[in-house]
Amino acid sequence: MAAVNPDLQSERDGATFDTNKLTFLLDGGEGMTERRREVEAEALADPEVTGGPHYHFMSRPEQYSDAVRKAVHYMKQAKTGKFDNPADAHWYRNTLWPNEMAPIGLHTTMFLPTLENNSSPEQKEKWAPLAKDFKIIGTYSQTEMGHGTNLKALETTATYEPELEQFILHSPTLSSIKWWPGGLGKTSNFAVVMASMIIKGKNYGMHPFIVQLRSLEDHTVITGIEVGDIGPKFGFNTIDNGYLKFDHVRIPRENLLMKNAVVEPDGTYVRIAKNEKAAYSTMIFVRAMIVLEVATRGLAQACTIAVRYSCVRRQSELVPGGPEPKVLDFQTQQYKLLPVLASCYAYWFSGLFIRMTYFQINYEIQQGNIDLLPELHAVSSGLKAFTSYGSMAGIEQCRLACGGHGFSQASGLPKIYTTMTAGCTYEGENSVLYLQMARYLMKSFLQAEKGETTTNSVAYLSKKNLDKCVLGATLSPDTIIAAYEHRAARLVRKAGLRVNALEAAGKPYHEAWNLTSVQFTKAAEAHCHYFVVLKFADTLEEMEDEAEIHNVLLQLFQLYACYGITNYAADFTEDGFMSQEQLDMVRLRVLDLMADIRPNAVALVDSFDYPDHILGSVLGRYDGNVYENLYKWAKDSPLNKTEVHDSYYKYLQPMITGKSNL
Ligand SMILES: CCCCCCCC/C=C\CCCC(=O)SCCNC(=O)CCNC(=O)[C@H](O)C(C)(C)COP(=O)(O)OP(=O)(O)OC[C@H]1O[C@@H](n2cnc3c(N)ncnc32)[C@H](O)[C@@H]1OP(=O)(O)O
Ligand SMILES: Cc1cc2nc3c(=O)[nH]c(=O)nc-3n(C[C@H](O)[C@H](O)[C@H](O)COP(=O)(O)OP(=O)(O)OC[C@H]3O[C@@H](n4cnc5c(N)ncnc54)[C@H](O)[C@@H]3O)c2cc1C
Repeated sequence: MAAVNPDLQSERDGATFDTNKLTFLLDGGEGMTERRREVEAEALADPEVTGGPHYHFMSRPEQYSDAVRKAVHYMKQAKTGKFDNPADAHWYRNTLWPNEMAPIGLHTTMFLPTLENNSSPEQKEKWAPLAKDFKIIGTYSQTEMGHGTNLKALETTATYEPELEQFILHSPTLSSIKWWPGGLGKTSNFAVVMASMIIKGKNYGMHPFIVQLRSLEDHTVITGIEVGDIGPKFGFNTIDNGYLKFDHVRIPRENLLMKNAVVEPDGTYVRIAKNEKAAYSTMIFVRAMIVLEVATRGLAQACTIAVRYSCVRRQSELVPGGPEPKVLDFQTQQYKLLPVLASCYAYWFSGLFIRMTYFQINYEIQQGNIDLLPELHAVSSGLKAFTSYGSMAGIEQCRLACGGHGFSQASGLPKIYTTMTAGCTYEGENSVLYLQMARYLMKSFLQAEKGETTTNSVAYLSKKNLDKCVLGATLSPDTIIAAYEHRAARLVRKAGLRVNALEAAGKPYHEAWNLTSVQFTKAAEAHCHYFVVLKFADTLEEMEDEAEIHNVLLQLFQLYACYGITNYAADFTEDGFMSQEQLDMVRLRVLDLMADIRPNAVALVDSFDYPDHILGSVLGRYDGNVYENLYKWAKDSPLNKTEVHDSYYKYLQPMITGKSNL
């Protein structure tokens, strides 16, 4: 292994805490870190994982094909039973496809979970083992060309024919063609298809059906089905997001996944689920997972790259006539990166929280207790939107902080960005999800107005909030939380009162709602901001006797909170809650906190513990040997394979010399 760049080594030597211990906290315990490292080490030692062609030097068809090669490798490994622990499988996949979507990604994240959570016991027994053993490969096919958000408007029909006990799947219009599902175009041979179920002329709405798309013998497409890839995208180019069109395709009645609703042979429809949105359950699962697994991890990688690079990049002068400093020593560079790093930690703790909460509440739901479903839906929707947007903006900030080299694929940042930014759209477009949370906030506001107690994430709405901010220079977590509570409560209340006022002025509710929806998305964002601050504070409170780590996390918490206040200053001050003096103090504390955190910046990103292979970045290498490896990267570029490129003979030579050697 090459010697570590002394500029990076000096950062590590100067850290005030043990990075390993912080890694344990982030992973959820020392045992989890050890196991993750074992799985990653095994994967990294395998040439099928780390070998293969260079990602950035392949065409899109080559990228897809290589991703399928890796998928086969993964499936062979999985079939041995070595990934029976889902976390192991997850770590292995992250190492195999760093910041790429696997062609079988939807199989594991949505197809299998939908089979498991939406099937009757008999169906589960039939289909889940086939999917787990990769005897069938599936995707989740819901979105259509004309509708992704408005699920009630999906046009694909599943019409029941009692005589043959079959459903007939059909795509009646151009806009009804399924569009976007991952792995649909070329990889999957099965899909869970969401279609409007019609029995005796009555539309029962969206239901899940398991449908075979391709032959299990030779992968040819089943008669009546047209399926293909939708073409190159902004990112996600290793996965074949696809289109799917049905022409009166017949499937047996038993292919309706019947946990939540049953269709009897004679066509009698029996709803079983207590909540009519039961068919939306897989979306809640994925939204809850996106917070940590997509938004936070993407941002953590970008921070790792930009912070390390900012300590090996030297430029300009700090002291007149002095040596060129590390660019991270410029205050403006710290302002670009350290608040982003603080937000990454904040998202991380919210991500751990919502992941745990999802499993707890989902367990209750499976037992028939759906009381907490609205809370889970609202919080998972809001956090997905809040963190994916924050992460997208943060990754771009990291790229900008790397100057010119940030623009090169060698930095790894464009790939991280394009993969992550899709998370602002898929699984519910962010504004749409904020508005789902806003519905919950509106209901909670009305409850609070009636004097009822609101609970869980919205408990603060029925509490008496402080009229005056008590935030002082010590920045105690309680005073920070109170400030964020006040802001969220005020914005929710203001939006809620406006809906009421518009209604009182004669507007119908839907119009009053639309006229207030910008205010409400801001209120939902403020609510999420408060919630993320709260979860960060809870983590600090629950931490056990690691004083050095507590100190640095407290600084990050304070930076995250103060930076948020300065960015949304009007929200905190316009009603006289926070004074100008307090705001000025907060602004200065941001600068002080950056200076406090600066010596630990590299240790804080090292604690994310990303192997170089996953980062995929010349700038963010652990050893900091950036320049020699940038030079090597350029030399490996396919355009440099020959001294004179073919295009010279084809185009330039005839123009320059008037003759052609072709
Ligand atoms: C290990 C994991 C790693 C994770 C990484 C994964 C990476 C994967 C990469 C890509 C995958 C991408 C997959 C997809 O994108 S799949 C498609 C996803 N599509 C969507 O998300 C669609 C978004 N639209 C909706 O969800 C809905 O249409 C809607 C916007 C919520 C509105 O629905 P609808 O019109 O039916 O609703 P109504 O207005 O009639 O009613 C709203 C009431 O229903 C409640 N509601 C809504 N959704 C849910 C739900 N999921 N669960 C429970 N309740 C729900 C809502 O609260 C309203 O209730 P109220 O009481 O207020 O009336
Ligand atoms: C990379 C990627 C992978 C995907 N994978 C899958 C998959 O595997 N399976 C699958 O089924 N789908 C998949 N999708 C589809 C995805 O779920 C949808 O694109 C997403 O839910 C957004 O829906 P839409 O495209 O209809 O956006 P639209 O709803 O058309 O959004 C366009 C604009 O309209 C606004 N808008 C729409 N409705 C409202 C409203 N009610 N109120 C206010 N504003 C509104 C939105 O905020 C947005 O600004 C994928 C998409 C992408 C980009």
